[in-house]
Amino acid sequence: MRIGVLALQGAVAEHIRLIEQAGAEGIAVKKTEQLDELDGIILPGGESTTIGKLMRLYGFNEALQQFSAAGKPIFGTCAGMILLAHEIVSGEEAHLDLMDMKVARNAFGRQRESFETSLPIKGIEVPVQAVFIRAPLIESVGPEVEILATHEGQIVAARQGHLLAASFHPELTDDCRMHRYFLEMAK
Ligand SMILES: NC(=O)CC[C@H](N)C(=O)O
Repeated sequence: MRIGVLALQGAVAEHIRLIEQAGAEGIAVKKTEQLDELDGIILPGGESTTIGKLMRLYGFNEALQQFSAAGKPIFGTCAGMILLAHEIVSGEEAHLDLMDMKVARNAFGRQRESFETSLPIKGIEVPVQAVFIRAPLIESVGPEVEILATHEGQIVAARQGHLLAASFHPELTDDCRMHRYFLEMAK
């Protein structure tokens, strides 16, 4: 199985490492043509405005929308989750507009810019160690979206069919279970 990581900006190498640990081939994706050879793609954390601009510039918006329309799975982590969302609370324009959820950027405030916590996730047996860095939150979800995890009552992971979103950075640990979960979606 071949899983891409959108490599325009952000935590690319870390995701590739965990994809390989989970048993698939990880590929850094810089050109839309590469999407044809993939079984799924991860949109990494970074800065969503920067990644969004580069996505538009290199034609990734349409290409990823087609990728999704073909039923191929997409996993957005942190900034990547913002890119998937239908709506951004600040009123910024949506990017890929694929997942029926409303997200708030930098939602934990300055006091808690980054933190780690043990997080129970639906579909994964033992809680994962979740690293949050200037993380977004999912404020609300549509009827097709399943909530997979909450932290202090706030939604931090969700799934809509072949689309997966997480506020945190599973690639910054040595635990590849979130990646394995995503690989199962790509089978
Ligand atoms: N670690 C991250 O990906 C942070 C996301 C970033 N704060 C944004 O709004 O795009």
